[in-house]
Amino acid sequence: MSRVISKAFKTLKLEAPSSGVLHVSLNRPENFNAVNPQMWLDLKACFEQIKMDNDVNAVVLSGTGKNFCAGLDLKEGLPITSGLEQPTETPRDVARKGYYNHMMVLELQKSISAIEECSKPVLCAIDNACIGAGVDIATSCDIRYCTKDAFFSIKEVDIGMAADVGTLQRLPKVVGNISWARELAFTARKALADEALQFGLVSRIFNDKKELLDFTLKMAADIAGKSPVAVTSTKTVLNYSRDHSVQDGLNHVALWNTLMHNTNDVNSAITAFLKKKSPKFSKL
Ligand SMILES: CC/C=C\C=C\CC(=O)SCCNC(=O)CCNC(=O)[C@H](O)C(C)(C)COP(=O)(O)OP(=O)(O)OC[C@H]1O[C@@H](n2cnc3c(N)ncnc32)[C@H](O)[C@@H]1OP(=O)(O)O
Repeated sequence: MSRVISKAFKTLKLEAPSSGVLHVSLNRPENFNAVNPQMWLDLKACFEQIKMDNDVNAVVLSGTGKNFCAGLDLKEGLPITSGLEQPTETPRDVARKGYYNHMMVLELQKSISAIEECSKPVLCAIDNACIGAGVDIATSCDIRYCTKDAFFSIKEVDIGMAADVGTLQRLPKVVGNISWARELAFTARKALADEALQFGLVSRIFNDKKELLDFTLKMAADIAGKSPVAVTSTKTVLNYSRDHSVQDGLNHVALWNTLMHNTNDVNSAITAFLKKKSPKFSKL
């Protein structure tokens, strides 16, 4: 299926539906794809591997079963990531306990940020519940589509905490409407699909999951057929520009393209255009 992604993940299902496309599904349907400790680890490893896999040019991320993601697994409790277990010797003071809690949250943030930092576009297909950590995951993706029965809830305040692995940082930038983003974050109320579309959290709504996945996979295939140099460069430049001034962004793309303009893909694309043919690009 792919050059780099060789191992199976316990909580993720991987499929290669068409050339250059990898379909990653959160795969704990019996638990509504709640994020348990294993899924935190799997998400990070999977998206770090995709970044290095030149068989993959675009990724679709969805959930198996009836919901996209019910958030943190409330039965398995707060995640303990490998190597970050609290030492058990006693007595341990507040600073020592706090140190490990701090490190744990930073580790969990990496699992979500791996999606954003994966250099291939990630298209998120959301159906039904997208709650808590599900919103963290969705907002770290490049494109979001959903079914008409989808709903979004930044549920963390209802379990007594501030969301801390990405939603509060990314959602306001995704939607632009800071007042709406803060309203959702303070109230944990459900935003239904129409409202998510209205405020720009998703860019399209579909009648059912089949329509959603058919369209998302087609869009991913379209992206995967383009120059991988152009597509990964575009994601890199968009991500950088989101977090910097216009001038810094312009300087960054000028420097980036000093190297990337040397690609054969520009010649291939222009030659194909002039010959009225479809361009063919080699792998990244
Ligand atoms: C450092 C920390 C990093 C990240 C932190 C993230 C925080 C969060 O993610 S906060 C959000 C946590 N999630 C929730 O609050 C969602 C809770 N679930 C629901 O609201 C609902 O269950 C539902 C997903 C909307 C589905 O509703 P419904 O179809 O009516 O099913 P239920 O009868 O409510 O549930 C069936 C069954 O599933 C269990 N379950 C649901 N969600 C979770 C979950 N997140 N974790 C574990 N288990 C879950 C629920 O308890 C039921 O189990 P039974 O054993 O059958 O009672």
